[in-house]
Amino acid sequence: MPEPSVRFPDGFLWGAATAAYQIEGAVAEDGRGSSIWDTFSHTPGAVLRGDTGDIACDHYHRWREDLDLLRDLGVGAYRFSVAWPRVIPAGTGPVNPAGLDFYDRLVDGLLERGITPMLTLYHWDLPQALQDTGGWANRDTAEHFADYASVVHGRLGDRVPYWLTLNEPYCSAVVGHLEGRHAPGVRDERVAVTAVHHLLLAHGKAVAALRAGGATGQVGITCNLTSVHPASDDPADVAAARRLDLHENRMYLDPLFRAAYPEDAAAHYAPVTDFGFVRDGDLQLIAAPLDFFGVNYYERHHVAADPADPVRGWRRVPPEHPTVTDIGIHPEGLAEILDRVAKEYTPLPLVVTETGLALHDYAGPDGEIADDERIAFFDGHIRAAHDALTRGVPLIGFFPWSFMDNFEWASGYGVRYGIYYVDYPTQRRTPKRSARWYAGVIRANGLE
Ligand SMILES: OC[C@@H]1[C@@H](O)[C@H](O)[C@@H](O)c2nc(CNc3ccccc3)cn21
Repeated sequence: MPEPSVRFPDGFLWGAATAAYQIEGAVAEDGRGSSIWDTFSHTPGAVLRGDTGDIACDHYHRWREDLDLLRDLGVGAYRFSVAWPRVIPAGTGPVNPAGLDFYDRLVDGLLERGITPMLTLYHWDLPQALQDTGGWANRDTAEHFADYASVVHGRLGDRVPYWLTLNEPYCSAVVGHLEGRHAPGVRDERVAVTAVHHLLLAHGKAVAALRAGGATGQVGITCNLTSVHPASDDPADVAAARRLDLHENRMYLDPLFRAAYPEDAAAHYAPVTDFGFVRDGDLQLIAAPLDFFGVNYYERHHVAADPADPVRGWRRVPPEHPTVTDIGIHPEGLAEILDRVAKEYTPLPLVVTETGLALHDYAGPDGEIADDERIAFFDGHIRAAHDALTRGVPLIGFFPWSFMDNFEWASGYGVRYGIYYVDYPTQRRTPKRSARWYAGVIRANGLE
């Protein structure tokens, strides 16, 4: 095999990623409790076409077959999430043994196939019973999350080397509590900023709980970060871009790695909150030392001042060539945010825990799903990741989103991110052209 022109270090972690509510189905099986996404997806008008995760990819029953597909891909690692309501159905209180048993079998199945587990404790599926007592607006939820983390670690900590506390606190807090496009469908900026803090506090408490539980594995968190650029050098556009960077990036990076909210946060959010929800010691807990940091990258924004709200608002300039999810494709943005995190925030090892492209995939007359756009997307983003690596960024892994087509939140099954195609009526999995291409990247440990 010729040496690849873009070669990654030996031991680089090539993975694939999913999340519980998006693939498992079996939402009422073996003692699983309800989550806010069960409630939200069953709310008329909340999800495209009324799609739900009730069945999804039926992974709960097909996990052995799916692990075989991961083995066929040749991935070194698999990023999955544990459904909190499957393990502790009411979010706090009694543990559901059958829920833990499922993940126990899954982890053993990965290890038997030589695949390293990377476990996300929370990928948005908060137990509904906790939402009923305020959810992330209630500080108690942070404590319940730490208790849940201890339970999962107690069962799987001896075999899972990589632990991510949260997937994208921004999405849980802002998309779920300000924009209302995600569960629990709240539209209240004060609640959203409070949720930001309680999610970060939950992360900090969970890190402490994992350490107290003797965690020998690597503990981290995943944030979705965006590259943000002013649409022009007009001071109003530059200021708007800085506000969006605060809102999407620095509200998470600063607490996590500097133990403080950004200096411009108080003024920006002053109309809705005085940050009275922050208590002594919270920020030190949130900034607990980690072992690695996960970066999800999808978007590069060009930002202009919003004439309707020039003081606090911003306007995202639409991309010239929008994808089916109306975002642009900017692999250089991945290198930019990796450089930024490494240079401005932390020397920790970094993992690209998600990046991917939504398409309306279909099989051609020959039966092949020729997702060449997705191949080009990953080629560009892997090259960008390698650029960052050659500049000294301690990148240790890359996980395409997603292993298989799945329930894409408010878009339901309307778009596809997988490198495996899922025919939902039959649940048949078919490797797309990108799966075969990615298997080659893994074998070569790089790109031609
Ligand atoms: O939307 C694609 C994936 C999604 O399937 C994953 O579960 C989630 O971790 C994920 N995060 C982003 C990036 N951030 C985002 C921003 C606004 C709405 C939804 C996602 C994309 N994705």
